[in-house]
Amino acid sequence: MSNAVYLTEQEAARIKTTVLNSASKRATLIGNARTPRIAKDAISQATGAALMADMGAMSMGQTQAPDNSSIPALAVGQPYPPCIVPAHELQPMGLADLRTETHHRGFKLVVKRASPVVTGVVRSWAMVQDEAEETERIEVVLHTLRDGQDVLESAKEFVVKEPYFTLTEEGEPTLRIDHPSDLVVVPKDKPPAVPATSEETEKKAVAQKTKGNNALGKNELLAALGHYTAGITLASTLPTPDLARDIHRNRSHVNLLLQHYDAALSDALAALINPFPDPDSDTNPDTEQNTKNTDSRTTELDAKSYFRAATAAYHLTNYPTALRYFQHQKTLMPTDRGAATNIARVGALKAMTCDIRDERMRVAPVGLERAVVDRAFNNASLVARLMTESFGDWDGAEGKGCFATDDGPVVDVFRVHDIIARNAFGVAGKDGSDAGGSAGFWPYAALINHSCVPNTQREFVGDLMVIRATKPIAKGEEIVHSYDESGDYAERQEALLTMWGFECTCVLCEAEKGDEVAVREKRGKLAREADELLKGVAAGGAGSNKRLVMAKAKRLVAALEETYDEKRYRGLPRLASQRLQQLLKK
Ligand SMILES: C[S@@+](CC[C@H](N)C(=O)[O-])C[C@H]1O[C@@H](n2cnc3c(N)ncnc32)[C@H](O)[C@@H]1O
Repeated sequence: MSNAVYLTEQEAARIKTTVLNSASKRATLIGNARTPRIAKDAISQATGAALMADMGAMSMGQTQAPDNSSIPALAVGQPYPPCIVPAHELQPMGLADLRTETHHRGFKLVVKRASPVVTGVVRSWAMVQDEAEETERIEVVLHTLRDGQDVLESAKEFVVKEPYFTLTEEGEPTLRIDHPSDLVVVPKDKPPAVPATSEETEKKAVAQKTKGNNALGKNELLAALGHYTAGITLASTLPTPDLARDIHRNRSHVNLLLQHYDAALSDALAALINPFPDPDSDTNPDTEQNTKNTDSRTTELDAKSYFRAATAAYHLTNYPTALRYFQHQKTLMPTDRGAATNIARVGALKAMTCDIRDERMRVAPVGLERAVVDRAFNNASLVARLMTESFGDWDGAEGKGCFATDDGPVVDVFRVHDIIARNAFGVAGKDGSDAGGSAGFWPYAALINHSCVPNTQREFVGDLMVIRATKPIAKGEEIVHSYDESGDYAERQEALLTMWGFECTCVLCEAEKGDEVAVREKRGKLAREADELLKGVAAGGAGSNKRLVMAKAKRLVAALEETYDEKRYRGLPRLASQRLQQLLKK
């Protein structure tokens, strides 16, 4: 993972002090009564702050952190589990009953937004009121967007499940939402009433389909989704299934665009006119029996549905099913190559985090955390796999095996944070360069441990990580790759400990541990010189005089070679000179 954000020691110390002081202050306030707010003042404070935030965003021309100089800071490491009780089983409470620094387990608040929303890079907040017109601040941390819209802005009314009432880092009382499933949005629209006659129903369903198509044309995805859903509700009551299938096919496309892959898959399958047998069954789908009796229009429509089903399955990392659906599409339309699947682009947003557990500062790929939480929250089938198959330090508390309630999927964001912290990789180029600071999470590759003497290396093709063997691997031998390729022993150990939480004890590290301090220092100095040279070559600057560069590389390799004890390093790689050796081979 790239870690290329630099803070001065004073800045880091200031963030750490604020985070730790704020945590200990909160601990002293547990159970204290809430101080009521004056509604008018609270609302005008939020209105002013929203105006300032909008003006700030406008003057920067964006709403995200523009560069590393304004990297946001986040406190992490005080995990608590999401609510796993459906809203209808929770007891109602009022804002007046809130206690400070308390999770109100077993209770819910029903609130209406009473102010504009103040949107920031990693949090947004607003004032809300309950039925008794009590006013309080509500803050959504990090996972502020739902379907691309700020969740607090997307509606007027919300249910806060098991409210957590705490203080902001600045010491202001607030309701705090970390887990998206703890904030239920009360929908504005009611399902359409089904008219008495089929003719009328069909007319209304067609009208919804047309409205959906128009909204889609204007890229208003949520509006399109709403119209198609209303259309399907109506069309599914008709005696013939054709119209409902058409709208399912269209809604599948919208769901793909919204990254609602579970829904896109079930829509695509519901749209099939001649469904093949289940892809996981033993029946051969590509038999004559399955392809006969289809006119060309039907074949074309089903090919489209299979393409959509395959794309959704691909994004759900269900690769064998995706392959079968792509094959069905090809059987139906042999000449249609379809469109390439979209390459997932993950936000490169990073935040400086201070982890209260070990008091360490780290740069966290919070854009990736957001994307993973979003994908799981929108695709229930992914949650259990994500939570049970990936390793993270916080593995949840009571109820950690609950991944959905009647209100929808439950995603524990603290578990996701820790999973990403231990399993994310930067998308690096072949020369080790950081490709725009983006990071990704590959669930299968995440099962592979580190070794400084690896038998594979990572490569990237679009959004695919390819693990390529670099030497013969015997059956039963562990597949390993290198998380950090730094040639400097101390630097590598520091990176492995900070980013992945372990001390490497592989054969190479054991050999390097045996080096005298002076030798390590000398090698470290030479390795830094090598890094500078390679950076210059990558940037094209130093490359202008190839003969000089090569001569310097040769000299450095020879000097580095002298720092390795031949006997102890027999058969082991010389990491500090490895990349220079590659340069010399070119
Ligand atoms: C990407 S995961 C690797 C798979 C993980 N071991 C699992 O069981 O899912 C990274 C984590 O595995 C552990 N790990 C990986 N390589 C290791 C090594 N060489 N020595 C000790 N722990 C290692 C560390 O806890 C690290 O944070």
